[in-house]
Order: sequence, then C-alpha cells, then structure tokens
Amino acid sequence: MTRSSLDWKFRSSENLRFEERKQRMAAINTDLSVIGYTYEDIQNMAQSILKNTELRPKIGIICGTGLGGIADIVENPITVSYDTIKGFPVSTVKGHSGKFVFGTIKGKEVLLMMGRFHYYEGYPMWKVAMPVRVMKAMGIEVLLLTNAAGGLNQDYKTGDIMILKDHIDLPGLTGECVLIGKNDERFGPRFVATNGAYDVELGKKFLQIATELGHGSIMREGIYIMIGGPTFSSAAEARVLRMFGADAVGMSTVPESVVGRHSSMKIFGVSLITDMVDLDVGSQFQVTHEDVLRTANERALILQDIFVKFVQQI
Ligand SMILES: O=P(O)(O)O[C@@H]1C[C@H](O)[C@@H](CO)O1
Ligand SMILES: Nc1nc2[nH]cnc2c(=O)[nH]1
Repeated sequence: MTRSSLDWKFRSSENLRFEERKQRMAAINTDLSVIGYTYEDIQNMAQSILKNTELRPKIGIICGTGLGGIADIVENPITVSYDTIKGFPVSTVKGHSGKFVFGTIKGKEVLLMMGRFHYYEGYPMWKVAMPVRVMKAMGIEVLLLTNAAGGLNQDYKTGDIMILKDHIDLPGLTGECVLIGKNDERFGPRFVATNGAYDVELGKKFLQIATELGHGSIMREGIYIMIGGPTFSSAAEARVLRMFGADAVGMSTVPESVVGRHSSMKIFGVSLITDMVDLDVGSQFQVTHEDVLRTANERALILQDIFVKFVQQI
C-alpha cells in the first residue's frame, strides 16, 4: 500500500470516527434509548473546555439556585458557556446562568458551575450529574455542592445555612438512582457505598469559618432529602419527609454527590434554607421560586464571605 493510500485510509477512518461521534452526541440529546455518555465523550468535553484556559483547578463548586453570586469572588474569571460545548445540556431554570467559570479565589484556582441540571427539567438522571464526571476529567478533586432548600426541621429559620451531614436519595430509593445503566469501571466501581459521602473535616472547617465571621447563629448541620420536583411538597408529603429524618428538602445535589463519590471525589455540601416548609395540612401558604431567589439574594454576601475563607483553607 502506498503512503498516500495509507494516509487516505487513516483520514477516512478518522472522519468516520468524527461522524460517529457527531451522531452519537446528537443522539445523546434526542434519543432516549441512548443511556449515558461514554468515557470518551466525557474526556472530549473536558478537553474542549480546558482549551479555553491554562488554569487547572482542583476545587469545583456547583452553584445552587440564585447562588451564582459566589462567582463575584472569583478573580480574573474566564467563562465557558454550556452552549459552546458539544453535547452539553443547557440550563433552563431561572437563577442558573449556564456557564463554567474558571478563575482564582485569593489566588487559589477554582472552577465554578453556574447552572446545574435538574431531573424536573426533563433530563434523565444520568444526564443531570454528568457534569461532575466532566469536572473530574478536568482534574477536580474536591467538589463543593450548594443548593437552595426548604426547611423541614421546625427549629430552622429562613436564611439559615445548613451543612450536609448526609442525604436521602428519594429518587434513588424508588428506582431512579443516577448510577443506573451500564457501568464503565473507568468512571468508578459498579457498586458504590454512599455512606459518609460528606467530608467531615470540610464540614468542620466551614462551620468554624462561618462562626468566626459572626454567623454561628444561622449555621445548622443536617440531612438533605432530594425530591424530583418541580412541585414543592404538599404539607402531607412534607410531614413524611420530616418523618424520614430529613431537615431540609430540595430538588438537586444528591445525584451530583453520588457521582462525585463514584468518582472518588472529596465532597462538601451546603444548603441555604430559602423558605420554611409548611407542615400544616389545610394551610393555604404557597412558596414560590421567587421566594427562593429572594432569600438566595439576601444571603449572597454572607455566603461569599464564608466561601472566600473556606476555599483559601482547603
Ligand atoms: O439547584 P437548586 O437545588 O439550588 O434549586 C432549588 C430547587 C429548585 O430547582 C428550585 C426551586 O425554587 O431551587
Ligand atoms: N419548600 C421547598 N422549598 C425549596 N426551596 C428549594 N427547594 C425547595 C423544595 O423542594 N421545597
């Protein structure tokens, strides 16, 4: 075989692989029979994102609803919009802007995800937490998860900040675990223990910093339960969630935490209690997404202060 025909063969097989990849990426977004992104898909997305920066952060932060203000503490930010990343989902929820932000906090390199994906947006569970695998492929080792949640524990107040001690994966317990599907061992083992997922030392550090900054009275440590949403729980449902032992309820975080654990990441989680869940059956009180955004906005500066010091000390 001549050199040029070899070249041609090589190039046409490369083109074929490119075409296959393109079709696969299109199918991921449209064909429900396609389950999961392959290891190669994830690596390709990570590499394409990293082309935008020379930074190689080890700390990743996922910003919850209305908590994108954390990006205000990032120095020299470089943003990569999700819609520029082939195969990446798009954010559809108000309060989630839909971009990665690379930069530094007091000189420490960080990567922020401003905009997460929720099951209620219509994304299958495996897609909801797929960005955590992309973050891992980009070199993230410590994953800081934030969310807006409703308070179930009646000792809590709107505006409290709860460090996650543990979670209850309600969708997972009822057959919608994020790790369902073919397992590629390069991501992690088939079976994974989720006990002790939240790093105790990180939790202690966050609490200590918040207390030193004078916010001890609004700090809590508790258990987060994930519901699918988008409905906020009825009072009768909320009573069940409280009976399960949950202190706060929300619609995210758990799939990311499970995938983070599967990927051997160190995990920290914090909920801003944006509203108190009404447990009175018959009450006409109705919480709204605007209530959630308002509390998130009110607590933005406090969270920023805590995160600056927290990231510095990780
Ligand atoms: O992304 P998070 O969990 O912070 O968002 C919460 C749950 C719903 O998406 C939304 C409800 O207002 O806020
Ligand atoms: N009541 C309530 N408030 C929230 N704030 C954010 N998520 C939730 C939720 O699931 N329920």
